[in-house]
Amino acid sequence: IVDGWFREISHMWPGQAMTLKVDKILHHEKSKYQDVLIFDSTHYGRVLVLDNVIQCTERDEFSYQEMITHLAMFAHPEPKRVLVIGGGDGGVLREIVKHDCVEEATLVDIDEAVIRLSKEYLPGMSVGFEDKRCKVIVGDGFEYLKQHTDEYDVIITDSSDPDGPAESLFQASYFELLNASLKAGGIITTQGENPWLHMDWILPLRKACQSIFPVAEYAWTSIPTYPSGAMGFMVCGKDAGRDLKKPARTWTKEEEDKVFKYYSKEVHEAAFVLPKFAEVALR
Ligand SMILES: NCCCN[C@H]1CC[C@H](N)CC1
Repeated sequence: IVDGWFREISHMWPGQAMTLKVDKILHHEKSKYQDVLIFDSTHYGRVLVLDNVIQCTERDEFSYQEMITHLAMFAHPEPKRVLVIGGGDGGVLREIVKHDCVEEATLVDIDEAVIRLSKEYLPGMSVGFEDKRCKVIVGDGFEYLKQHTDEYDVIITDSSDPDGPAESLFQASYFELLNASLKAGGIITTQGENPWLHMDWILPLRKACQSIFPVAEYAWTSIPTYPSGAMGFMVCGKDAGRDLKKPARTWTKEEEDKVFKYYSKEVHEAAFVLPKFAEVALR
């Protein structure tokens, strides 16, 4: 933090950096896995930073948390058992439990500090941990998947970037495990970086998914505080013949108005419409 500004400088987005004006630093510690910083910004609410990378801000987190969750949840006709790898801030769990059909939501995050600090400083997201259908496990998601095959309708990988503890969640072997953990008709979403910055990551990710899943699509959302203001998602299905670009079920506009600030059935379909430079590269 320099002159009261946090600067998200990283080799993962060379020559550019998002900066947020700091009102108050609330917490800073080195966990077993990463540096954890929480501060109140002047215009984006409270901010969670891991290894100098913005994970979520109170003002715009709903875009990412709703889209990474509901692109999968509405593409599935009736998701009952859901797994989150990562997601230690609780925001994705908060979204999952909005679906009455969910019977059990399990979250596996490697860093207890993120869960602990989210409960202490980010109540708007950690509220997700309070639902009685939720089970939280501190552990390595990669290892967890090996022990749980043919078990989940939806698996959401809400991870940080490949540079750090989430590195293993971007390998083809990880997608093999995801596929094995899905039940028939299962669907996954993963954090898919940004077409403006990371085509060299997204292409191999997409190729790996296409070789493992019969259906592998790429969608994206607008989110101001992520690098270059957007975030992509891989959306893959275990069964052929499922058009994941359209919801398998929909709520009324009134129902959507009550619980969403970003997602809608129209936004669901629009998220898969990519600009030419990305669409051509991902063909
Ligand atoms: N639920 C927290 C979101 C974690 N995903 C982020 C995507 C963008 C990255 N640069 C940092 C992590």
